[in-house]
Amino acid sequence: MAGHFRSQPPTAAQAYPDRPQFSGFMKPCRFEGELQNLEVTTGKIPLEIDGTFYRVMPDPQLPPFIEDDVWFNGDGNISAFRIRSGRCHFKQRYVRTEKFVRERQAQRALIGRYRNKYTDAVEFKIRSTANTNIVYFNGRLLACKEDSPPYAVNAETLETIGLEDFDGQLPSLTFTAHPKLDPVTKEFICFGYEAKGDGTPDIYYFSIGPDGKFLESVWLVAPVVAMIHDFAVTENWIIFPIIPLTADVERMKNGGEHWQWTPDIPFYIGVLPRHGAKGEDVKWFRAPNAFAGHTANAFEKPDGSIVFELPVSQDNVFFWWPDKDGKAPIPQDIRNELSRFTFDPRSTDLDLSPPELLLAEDVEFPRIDDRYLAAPHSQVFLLTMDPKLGTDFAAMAPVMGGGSPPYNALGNYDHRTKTFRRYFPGTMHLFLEPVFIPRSQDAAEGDGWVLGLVNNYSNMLSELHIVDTTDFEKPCAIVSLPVRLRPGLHGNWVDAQDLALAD
Ligand SMILES: C=Cc1ccc(O)c(OC)c1
Ligand SMILES: [Fe+2]
Repeated sequence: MAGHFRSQPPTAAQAYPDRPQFSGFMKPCRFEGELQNLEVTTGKIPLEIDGTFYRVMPDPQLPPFIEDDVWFNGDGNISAFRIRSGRCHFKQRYVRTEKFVRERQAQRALIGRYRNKYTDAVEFKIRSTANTNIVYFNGRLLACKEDSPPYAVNAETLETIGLEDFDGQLPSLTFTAHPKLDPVTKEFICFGYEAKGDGTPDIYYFSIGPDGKFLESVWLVAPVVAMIHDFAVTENWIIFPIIPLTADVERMKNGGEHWQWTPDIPFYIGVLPRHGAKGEDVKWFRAPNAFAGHTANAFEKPDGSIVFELPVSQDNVFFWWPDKDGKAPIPQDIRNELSRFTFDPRSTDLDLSPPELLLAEDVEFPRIDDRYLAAPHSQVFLLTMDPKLGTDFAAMAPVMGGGSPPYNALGNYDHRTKTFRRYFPGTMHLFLEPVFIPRSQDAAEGDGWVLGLVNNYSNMLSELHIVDTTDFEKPCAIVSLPVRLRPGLHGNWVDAQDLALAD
């Protein structure tokens, strides 16, 4: 029952709280519209690039009534950068979620705390903010938030089509923000966790064929009710890493947080056969407690063992959800390192050693050449933070805001040569999640361009930086926007040949 702690919003605020997550570059953007022919201020956009970069940011359209509302609770606002013939055109539009539509009508926030329906001012059917990832599948964009099914969005106009239930085939209440498209089988591989509602340990794993029909469909049970933000896929296995942030419905009913950092449980890694599995087939391996959110990739070695690659932190990366004693790390102290678990999925010994460290850098948002998903990859593109690169943090501090982790360069690690390259965009610039664009369909792995949004803290505007992977240390083109885009989470490149757009 919603409403135990139903908050009565007072006269709605018309300004955002004076908090880091609503200040400086983190001040909500809230702009919707269209800009043709963005300025190309450095270099030239390669003529071969033809497609659209989609990204989404949490961007609260109205001030929350939860005073210290977390950054992750803002309304999903989608940006689309259409690149063609050396030019870049821009569109931005909010997803019309139930929350967005009802709050716009009421002209005030109605939703309460992040993933806590007991704090809402009204009862919602769907609480999604659609703010975490924007993924293209079968001619539509899916705007994802892991607490709900996705919203379908028109890839050309960014108009919201509606809640996506895959023609009534989706039995789960939730859907991950990190579904994967198998480049070989073209299967869309998905899951939902807390899939029977808040506080339930149920996971639903499924895959969808290119014809839209569900193929795999498995219900399984997690050993703890905790966050499963991303996952990984190999040819024969599905891998579920459980972040040790646990949920407790009683705490939620008392008006508290959905999540609490739990340092005394293992970092569970679930392994389920990818094809024809039953729920009981899942094995929960246990690694030492750690925070591992985003995966780079996974694949099988010839001997059948699984290689699972991802950034791993010893600390709670989501510092705004402390442990039971209220303890949380200082944001600047949090460090993620690119790591690899290698283990035998058929083993009966479920205890895993700490992972192998690959790169002594502080990294996040790993991306591979998506043509190598589930296969042995050698190229990883990611964001890095190294204060020694010369970022002018003193000058940026007054306008930084808080919440979104700062990364000051784009990196490329080559597993084959064990070499690391870096592109540093400038002393007043921070990088957001990159995407990789292959030079052509049959280009070698990692040959092409890496594109990402860069926020410029000297003019408080956003830019798109494009780097050619054959000349990684400098920009191939910089596209400058006349607006400031708030830091967001995820985006994807959709090539024109896959995109059914009217031109
Ligand atoms: C980066 C992770 C992440 C995890 C859960 C979320 O709800 C989210 O919202 C923007 C982001
Ligand atoms: Fe994510």
